Amino acid sequence: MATDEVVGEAVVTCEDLVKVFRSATGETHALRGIGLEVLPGVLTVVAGPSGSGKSSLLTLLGARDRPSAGQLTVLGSDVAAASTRQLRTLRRRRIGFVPQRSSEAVFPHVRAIDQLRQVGSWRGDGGDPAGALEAVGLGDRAGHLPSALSGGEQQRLAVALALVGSPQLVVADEPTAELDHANADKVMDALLATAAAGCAVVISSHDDRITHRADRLLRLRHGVVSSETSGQQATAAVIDSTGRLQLPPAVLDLFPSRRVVVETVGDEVRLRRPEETP
Ligand SMILES: Nc1ncnc2c1ncn2[C@@H]1O[C@H](COP(=O)(O)OP(=O)(O)OP(=O)(O)O)[C@@H](O)[C@H]1O
Repeated sequence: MATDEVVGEAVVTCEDLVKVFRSATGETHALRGIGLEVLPGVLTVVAGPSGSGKSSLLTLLGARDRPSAGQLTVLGSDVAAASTRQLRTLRRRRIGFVPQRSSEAVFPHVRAIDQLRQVGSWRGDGGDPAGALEAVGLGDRAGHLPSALSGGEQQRLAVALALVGSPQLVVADEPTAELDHANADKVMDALLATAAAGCAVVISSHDDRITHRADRLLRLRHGVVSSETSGQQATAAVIDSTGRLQLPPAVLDLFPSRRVVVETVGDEVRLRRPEETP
């Protein structure tokens, strides 16, 4: 899609979204205050180093987990307040989700085409199961059980299951991780076509070949969105609701004392190292 086009109301909104995992060994603050909107007709890629919070964020956006704090609204439902049954219905009818371990998304004892028919029927009109398989290059695997598919083929089946039956939101955690270039391109084509048809699509990826095809690219670092790039616009650093800004690593290196003087000069804001006191 062209990002300059007018897009509709946000499908997901989050404000000050926090996710803390607690275990016997302590707490991990996976997400530390995320604010964003996910728009229909747009393919958003979430990138960032390992452990930056991508899977934690996508799991929340797909209404598969509840936030520890903050506001999360997915397709009109407040995820913190909704009942388990409401969230299950929301996911089944309106959200396509590809988990990081994509084999978890496929039904092990059901032929590929039959699982697509089943999931399509949950979403309403049944969609086009054969077309969904074709779109990910599995047209000749319709009668196969998942056990007869390779890891990459199972990943493509998981993508087809997420796309079939016109969901309003598709969330896919590294959906090309197990694919070669040609098949990764095919899966990206299918995801972009789904976004162009009006769906909100959010995927995570480490892969530059994927990130450069995004309509919108969000970079996560240490559990916050550090920068955002949309269409032809220059990459913008993101200031969160408390006024925090993450400097890019190369700029951060200019401030070894981790102290900075912020000056406003006309329209410009300048950062400089504090003067050494003798
Ligand atoms: N269920 C969990 N219990 C405890 N800690 C968790 C859990 N899930 C994630 N974490 C921690 O939260 C942080 C963010 O993890 P997350 O999986 O969201 O990162 P990621 O960016 O998706 O990483 P990767 O690219 O390696 O998949 C990490 O420090 C991780 O160890």
